[in-house]
Amino acid sequence: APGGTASRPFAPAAPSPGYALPGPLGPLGRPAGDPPPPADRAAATPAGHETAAPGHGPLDPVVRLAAQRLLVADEVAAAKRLTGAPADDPARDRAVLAAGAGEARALGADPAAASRLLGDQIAAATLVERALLAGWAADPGRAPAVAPPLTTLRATLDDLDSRLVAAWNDAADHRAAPGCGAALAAEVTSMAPELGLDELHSTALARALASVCR
Ligand SMILES: C=C(O[C@@H]1C=C(C(=O)O)C=C[C@H]1O)C(=O)O
Repeated sequence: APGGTASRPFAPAAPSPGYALPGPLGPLGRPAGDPPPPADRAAATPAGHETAAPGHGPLDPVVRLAAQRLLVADEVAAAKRLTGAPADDPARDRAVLAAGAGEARALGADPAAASRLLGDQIAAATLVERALLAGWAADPGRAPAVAPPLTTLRATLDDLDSRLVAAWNDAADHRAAPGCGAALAAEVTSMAPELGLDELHSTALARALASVCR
């Protein structure tokens, strides 16, 4: 995995070789047949005003938005499978990093740190995309037959990114606190069952959060 997660306190313990691939995807990238997501899972909230769900701590919005981004990556992979586009798109990467830096600047936050945060989201998303695309190539019967257009999915990612940078900035004090790593680990542990994250997505979520604590 790019960057590695082994030294992080919230990295999943001893990932097995290879990732468990989910089955055919439902509308939100969930295996078909799974129960529908909680109604509030993808609820839109205004940028910059994420609030922690009951029972969750101040890093909850950061972890939740990073996880939601990874669920969109399932649909990105499906769209790319249908068009033959590769997982990696360096031009789009640059646009995402520049947008994140711009959002941070507008908030008076460190643009370079925001770019690291977004770079980690990209690394995590491509981890998911590559694993899904490889699984579907090996077993085409499991590949999704439909996906939203990539432009639509990128607009969703843009929205999540601006909310993520705002939530990350709101949590600046908590990100600098000594207990940050443990708090982040606790959020990941509670988020995985809540959002139905499998091993691949839990591993990717840990990768996405690599630079959050400072
Ligand atoms: C999500 C995509 O796939 C990859 C991941 C990206 C991201 O996480 O923002 C951006 C470009 C690609 O390298 C995409 O192409 O939009």
